[in-house]
Amino acid sequence: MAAFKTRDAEPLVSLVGAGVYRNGRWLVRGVDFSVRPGEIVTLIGPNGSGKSTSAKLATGILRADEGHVTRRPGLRVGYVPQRLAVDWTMPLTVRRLMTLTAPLASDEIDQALDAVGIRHLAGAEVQHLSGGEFQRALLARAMARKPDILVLDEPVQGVDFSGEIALYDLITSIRNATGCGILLISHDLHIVMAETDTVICLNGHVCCRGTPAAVSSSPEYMRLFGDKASRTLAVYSHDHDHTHLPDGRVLHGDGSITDHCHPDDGHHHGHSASDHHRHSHDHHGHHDHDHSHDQDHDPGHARGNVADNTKEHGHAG
Ligand SMILES: Nc1ncnc2c1ncn2[C@@H]1O[C@H](COP(=O)(O)OP(=O)(O)OP(=O)(O)O)[C@@H](O)[C@H]1O
Repeated sequence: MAAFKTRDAEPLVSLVGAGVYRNGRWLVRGVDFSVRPGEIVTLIGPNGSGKSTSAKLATGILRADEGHVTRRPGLRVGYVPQRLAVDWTMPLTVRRLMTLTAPLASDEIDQALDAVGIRHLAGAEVQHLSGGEFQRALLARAMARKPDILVLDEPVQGVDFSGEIALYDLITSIRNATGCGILLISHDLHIVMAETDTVICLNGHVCCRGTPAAVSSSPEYMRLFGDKASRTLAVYSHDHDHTHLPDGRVLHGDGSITDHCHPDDGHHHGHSASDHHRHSHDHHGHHDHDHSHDQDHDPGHARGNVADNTKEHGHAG
């Protein structure tokens, strides 16, 4: 994995005391954070706590009514929104989706789809994609513009658990290969990807911040989410050096893609094409909160690697 000296780098984007005021109320206020090249910053917080609003401040979609937002001059932003305003009754191929908002050369489209492992789906109808394939298509669309910062609003929505891991792996590989900064909105209050450098916990303001470990033990986090829910912030932590893409090829930790695993890859046992190897999931403590999500998670997804940490989720199908 590439090493990133994110701390010394100039921020790509910084929010300082930023607030958004609409219809007589502050949607968020006093939001401070920055994202540096190669840094992964994850926003968590309850529904309506201002995660999307803060991300939109960072991208410039929304302007701050107080405070400041600074972006590096010429900053290229890749944004994967939570929702896409698409007329789903109209046929739309993946290739066409890639050029909906801006033109792209055919080889740029192919390259981007290749990088996320869905080149074979270029001619497929978007409506027919699985949740994970759709998120990959959106990721490809954002990456095709070679952004300095990638802003992902709930990138694992509609994706089952193994798909979540695969997507987080892909996001990490993109960061490793390109060195771009990543601002991620987590769909889950209590699980963040292990590679996260900084967690920002929002509740209309910044409730607490720090490494995943620091946030999970902060009194503010516990106060916000209550005793039961806040025993700890679980972390997707898995040590592996390659991921199997949906089309069967293998994405390596250095960003390269091959048709097969390398002989010295981190596994030497039989596996299905969707396996992810040498994952030593390291979810700390219990994770028995009972909040509901509106994502379509597989209720059985917690079995296996992280069984103890994701049980009792109240995913509302
Ligand atoms: N354009 C707008 N005008 C008025 N209110 C808005 C606007 N956009 C968002 N809000 C409100 O601001 C608050 C924060 O919304 P935001 O989408 O940022 O929250 P979130 O943390 O991303 O929520 P979720 O987890 O549900 O996606 C919510 O109460 C929402 O209803």
